[in-house]
Amino acid sequence: MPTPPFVKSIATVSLSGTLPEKLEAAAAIGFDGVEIFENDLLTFDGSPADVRRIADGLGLAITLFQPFRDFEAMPDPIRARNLDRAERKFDVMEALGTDLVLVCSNVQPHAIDDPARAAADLAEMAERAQRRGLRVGYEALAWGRHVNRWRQAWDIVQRADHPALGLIVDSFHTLALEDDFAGLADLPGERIFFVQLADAPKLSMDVLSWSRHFRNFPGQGQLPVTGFLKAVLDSGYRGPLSLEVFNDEFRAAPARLTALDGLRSLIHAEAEAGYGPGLPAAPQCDGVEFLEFAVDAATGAALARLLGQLGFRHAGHHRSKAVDLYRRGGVNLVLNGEEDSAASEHFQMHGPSVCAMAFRVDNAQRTMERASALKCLFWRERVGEGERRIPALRAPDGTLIYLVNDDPAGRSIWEDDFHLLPGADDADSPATGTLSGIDHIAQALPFGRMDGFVLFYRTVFGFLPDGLWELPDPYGLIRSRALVSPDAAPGRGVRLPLNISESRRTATGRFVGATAGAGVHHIAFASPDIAPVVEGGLAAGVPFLPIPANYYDDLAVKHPLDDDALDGLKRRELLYDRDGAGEFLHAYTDSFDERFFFEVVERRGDYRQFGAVNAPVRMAIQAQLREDRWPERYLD
Ligand SMILES: O=C(O)c1ccc(O)c(O)c1
Ligand SMILES: [Mg+2]
Repeated sequence: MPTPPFVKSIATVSLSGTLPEKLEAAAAIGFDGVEIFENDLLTFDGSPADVRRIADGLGLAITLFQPFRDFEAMPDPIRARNLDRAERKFDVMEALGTDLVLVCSNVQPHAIDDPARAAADLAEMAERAQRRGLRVGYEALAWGRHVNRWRQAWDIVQRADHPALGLIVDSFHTLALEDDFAGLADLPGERIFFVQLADAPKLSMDVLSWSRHFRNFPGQGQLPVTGFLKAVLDSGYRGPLSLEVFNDEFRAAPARLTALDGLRSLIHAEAEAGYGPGLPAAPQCDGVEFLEFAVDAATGAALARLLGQLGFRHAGHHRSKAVDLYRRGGVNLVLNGEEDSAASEHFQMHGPSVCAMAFRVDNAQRTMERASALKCLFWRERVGEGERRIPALRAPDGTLIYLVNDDPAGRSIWEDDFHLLPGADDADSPATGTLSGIDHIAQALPFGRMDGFVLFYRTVFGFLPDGLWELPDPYGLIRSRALVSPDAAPGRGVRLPLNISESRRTATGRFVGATAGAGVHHIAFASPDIAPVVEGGLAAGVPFLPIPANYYDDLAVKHPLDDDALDGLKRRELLYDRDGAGEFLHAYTDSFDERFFFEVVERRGDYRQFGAVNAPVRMAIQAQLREDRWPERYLD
């Protein structure tokens, strides 16, 4: 049901920095309000009234003050003390200018297991709050001593039967216990005083540690937050939606980056739940139309040479810029050496590297509108007369993503903008093999940025995250997670494996260091028949990685391959994987200028993965080649 947008709020605990920095970041990104987490106030060198003034100046509401701990159902001398403690916090709330306090369920071992006592205590607190124009919300912590599910908290709220006492629900506590959330829809919405949202990856550990360190924003984890939110909103609740995320990486990340991810997540969650103003539909992504490399004259010539060895033809010059098109089969690669452009800026920052990707989408305009509603940044390149303006947005690392309307009948972007060279399209034959398209584009991300990239591709493009892989590099661990367009098939769709590493010495860590940030570190071409493609490449001098004999000995044991098949793999330096649905054959090149490298892959049957089992072999060989190469690089 379309509704006005909900008030969007974030708990200060979700952001890094001092309290003023947190408030400033939340406001700058566009949140309407913040939950003040008590610790942030206790460590702030100013009064609650100062906080109020800062928030006012930034146009932020203070939606809630929290948490008030271990209050209800305590034995006697403590009960009275707790009510005094509540009065002191009411003073703070008045100065902060917020009318709602969150009481989380008691975790103390000596709390009394009696819902009637809990209800009586909360009713007394609510009565005192009401005298001061304030309200109390009660939240079940998943690790509460006696109350850990929302139904128990709701039962207590009902027993207390006080208008200034309501329920607070938090998706994490409910979903972490795999508790029923559908029943939330049957509550009277006005009795829910506040809604907190958080997602999390599925991990097997105690729920308290899980909650305090690994929560993330809706859409970044694996919990059914959308279903939870829909149930809550179906109750008629119309108060704020607030993100409450305890996460070690968020505590260290720049607050504005985290806040932007948070707001994007909340806008998307609201729309996915079927509320708020809604979002234009996500695009259907048919594939990658082109990849663009930022180069200068020397690296451009070297890259063109390597592409030639890989069977690419020089297929066109740009009409007005120092930009060239290289093509093989269904793969278009653009080398951009134009000065004073987005590409040259990228080259200055990152060296020779992929500066843009172009996705074929069913509707570029609608996709741009969706991206805009999700707070993406855009880019407008200079265009010459008669040239086409291709809409472009910026990925979180600044890489451009062009959106090309998938219009087989229409005039192609290449005809509009390029002088195409004759005969460039028909070089491939069955004997040479061909490339059908770009199978996947792997990116290396700075540590701590995985969740932000997952959210970007998931919300803007509707890509689906695969499971998490942990890959051992000789110098540390790499974590990898792929985002895949929903209808990807061999030669079609978009696949984006994302890699991070804590170590600076792994392939991923070195890449992030060498290129000053995130970026594409390998590009895989799909081929319907990899054997002739690799043979042609080897004959032309492509530096395919030499695969150790031990690898093939092990392969013979793991998979039912006959001698011929095994020999065919060995001769062509091919790696191999199979799962229930199909097979995967692939070969990697050594890296170009110590930066990115290419891969050729053949998918047989319905194989959906990326040969992750072979990635450690690749990383070990690349590490070894680097060792072997250093004298020639430095002692010439
Ligand atoms: O981890 C906690 O203690 C804590 C405190 C307040 C909350 O709202 C919550 O969800 C967790
Ligand atoms: Mg909470």
